[in-house]
Formats: sequence, C-alpha cells, structure tokens
Amino acid sequence: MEVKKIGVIGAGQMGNGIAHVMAVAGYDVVINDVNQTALDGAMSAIQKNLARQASRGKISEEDMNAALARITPTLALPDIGATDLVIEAATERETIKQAIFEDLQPHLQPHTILTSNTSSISITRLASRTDRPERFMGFHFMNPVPVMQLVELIRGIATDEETFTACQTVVERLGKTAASAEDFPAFIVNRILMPMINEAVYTLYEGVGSVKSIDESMKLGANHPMGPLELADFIGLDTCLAIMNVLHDGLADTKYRPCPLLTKYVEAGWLGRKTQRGFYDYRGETPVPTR
Ligand SMILES: CC(=O)CC(=O)SCCNC(=O)CCNC(=O)[C@H](O)C(C)(C)COP(=O)(O)OP(=O)(O)OC[C@H]1O[C@@H](n2cnc3c(N)ncnc32)[C@H](O)[C@@H]1OP(=O)(O)O
Ligand SMILES: NC(=O)C1=CN([C@@H]2O[C@H](COP(=O)(O)OP(=O)(O)OC[C@H]3O[C@@H](n4cnc5c(N)ncnc54)[C@H](OP(=O)(O)O)[C@@H]3O)[C@@H](O)[C@H]2O)C=CC1
Repeated sequence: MEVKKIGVIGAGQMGNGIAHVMAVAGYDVVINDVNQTALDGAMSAIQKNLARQASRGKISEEDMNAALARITPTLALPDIGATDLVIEAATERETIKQAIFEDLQPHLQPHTILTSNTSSISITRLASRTDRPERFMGFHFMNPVPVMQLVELIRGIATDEETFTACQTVVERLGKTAASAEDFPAFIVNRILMPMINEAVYTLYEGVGSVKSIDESMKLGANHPMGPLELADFIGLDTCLAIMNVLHDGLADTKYRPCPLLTKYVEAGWLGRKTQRGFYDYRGETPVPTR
C-alpha cells in the first residue's frame, strides 16, 4: 500500500515537527488539534523552522513554499479520516489517545493505518481498542523532529507485516533511520533516557548539585548536547512524568519511581519551555535556573 496522505493529530511540538518533515518529503498532510491556538502556533512554528532551513540552504525557497501548501490545519477530527496513515501525537495520556481513536474510527477508510507517536504507552493496548489492531503500530519520532535522525517503530502484538513495511518506507522517504523496538514500557530510547533524567531530578532534589552544576556536568563531563534538566524542560516535564509513571506501573520496579520534585513541578504547571518555566525560567532574555 502506498501512503500519500498523512493525518497528524495533536499540533504541539511533536505534531508540528511531524507535519513539517512529512510535507518536506512530499506527503499531503492534514493536522488536527482541539484548539485553534495550538493549530495557529503549529503553523507559525512550521513556517519559522522551514524558513530557518531555507536560510541555511538545507531546502530551497520553492520547496519551503510547496511544503507549506501541502499542510492543511483542521479542528474537525473527521477530516483525518480520508488519509492513508494517521500519526497521533496528542498529550501523553492513555485516556486521551483512546478517545481520539474511538472518535476517529467511524470516519476512517478501511485501508488507513493508525499509529501513535506515544513515548511510552502500550501499543498493543491502544490497538486493542480499535477495529484494526493489525494495522496499528508505534511511530515514535524524537524531538526536534526536523533534526533528529531516529524513528522508533514499534509493533503491537497483532501488527501485520504490510503495516510495518508501509511505515518503514515512510521513514526511508523522510531520510531518517528506523529502529525496531518491542512493545514494552517506553520502548528503547525512553527506557534508557528517562531514568537518567529522573535521576538528574533526584540529584537536584537531594542537593547533590544545582540545576546549573548538574547540567554543566553532563554537558562537559559526558558530552551530552543538552544537560538532563535542560532536556527535561525541552521534552516537557508533564511528558517526562507520564513516561516515568508508565515505566513504574508497567515494570513494577521501584527504580522507576518518579522523583517527587518532578511531580511538584508538574503540579505547579511548570512544564518546561512550553509554559516558559520548568527547571529554568525562560521568561527573560536568557534562561535562569529555578533552583
Ligand atoms: C521524549 C521522547 O519520547 C523522545 C525524545 O525525543 S527524547 C529527546 C531527544 N532529543 C535530544 O536528546 C536533543 C538533544 N539536543 C540536541 O541534540 C541539540 O541541543 C539540538 C539539536 C536540539 C540543538 O542543537 P544546537 O547546536 O544547540 O542548536 P542549533 O545550532 O540552533 O541547531 C542545530 C541544527 O538544528 C537545526 N534545528 C534546531 N532546532 C530545529 C527545529 N525545531 N526545526 C528545524 N531545525 C532545527 C538548526 O537549524 C541547526 O541546523 P544547522 O546544523 O544546519 O545549522
Ligand atoms: N516532547 C517530546 O520530546 C516528545 C513527545 N512525544 C510524544 O508525542 C506526543 C505529543 O507530545 P508533545 O508534542 O510534546 O506535547 P504537547 O503538549 O506539545 O502537544 C500536545 C497537543 O495535543 C493536543 N491535544 C490534547 N488532546 C487532544 C485531542 N483530543 N485531539 C487533538 N489534540 C489534542 C494538545 O492540546 P491542549 O494543549 O489544548 O491540551 C496539544 O496541543 C505525546 O504522546 C508525547 O509522549 C514523542 C517524542 C518526543
């Protein structure tokens, strides 16, 4: 089956990045969100990021305009039904994702492949609530989508080979690299990365280091491009906490216990860059550590 038209649900930082790379690769894209502000924000982020790529000679001005013209934003979920491949990239909460797939189902074409960009949630469980578990899988991009090379592809227990091959072909057309991961909590990247981030928050919580010293240590001492707390803010602290909870619940091991300080930041609504405050305060000219 050839994928030509792609539906993206959720126009947050991941949804806009996914729409961006799909449109540059020549796919027609319909992007949906529940609020107009998110859709407007996504379209302006895509425009800004495409312009940055054009100014650095990565794409031509003509390709930039053609990519923008291929993206249709919509508040109406049924508009996603006429696509060949759906990538759900809404908030990392299972009830939200389940409700989306349930609402979408009556509008889908029989051949449409459903995927989720979830960072951690069971693909098998999400698939089991749809009418097409064999045409359902995990399609997990990394942030920022236009820059990061990897896409994790996760088969649920029922995913068929045709579905996997169709998704693999899309990843190849994007010029990215697919890694196949089994369907266990948080798959590969987040199974390894998120406990490190959580440990960095414990290091802060226990007073072993400050925000600045923890981030500087991992940047200069381990050559990470971003410190773990800066990266947590970049990912979103709500998403980090949700992933830790999936690991903790799914693997029933206390080593995945979310740090209480991470919970406190999320309770405060300090979710990182997307709310202008997290382990750093982004409201001024330069980020200022909050601890
Ligand atoms: C939570 C999950 O489920 C899974 C995950 O995603 S985990 C998170 C994975 N991501 C990471 O670990 C990211 C770690 N950080 C990094 O790799 C780097 O800090 C970074 C790539 C984000 C930025 O790199 P930098 O060198 O500090 O910044 P900068 O020079 O501005 O950007 C590097 C390049 O990326 C491009 N870029 C950065 N953000 C971009 C965006 N949103 N869109 C398009 N291009 C972008 C820049 O244009 C620049 O391109 P050139 O090389 O052509 O100049
Ligand atoms: N952040 C990251 O680094 C990565 C995240 N992911 C995964 O991608 C997904 C999205 O994450 P991210 O983009 O960071 O999150 P964001 O919070 O930036 O965006 C989520 C978007 O989904 C919208 N949304 C909520 N409910 C619905 C709905 N019912 N229908 C349509 N849209 C809805 C939200 O709207 P509103 O704000 O109004 O609630 C928001 O605009 C999550 O599953 C996450 O785990 C995967 C890889 C990396």
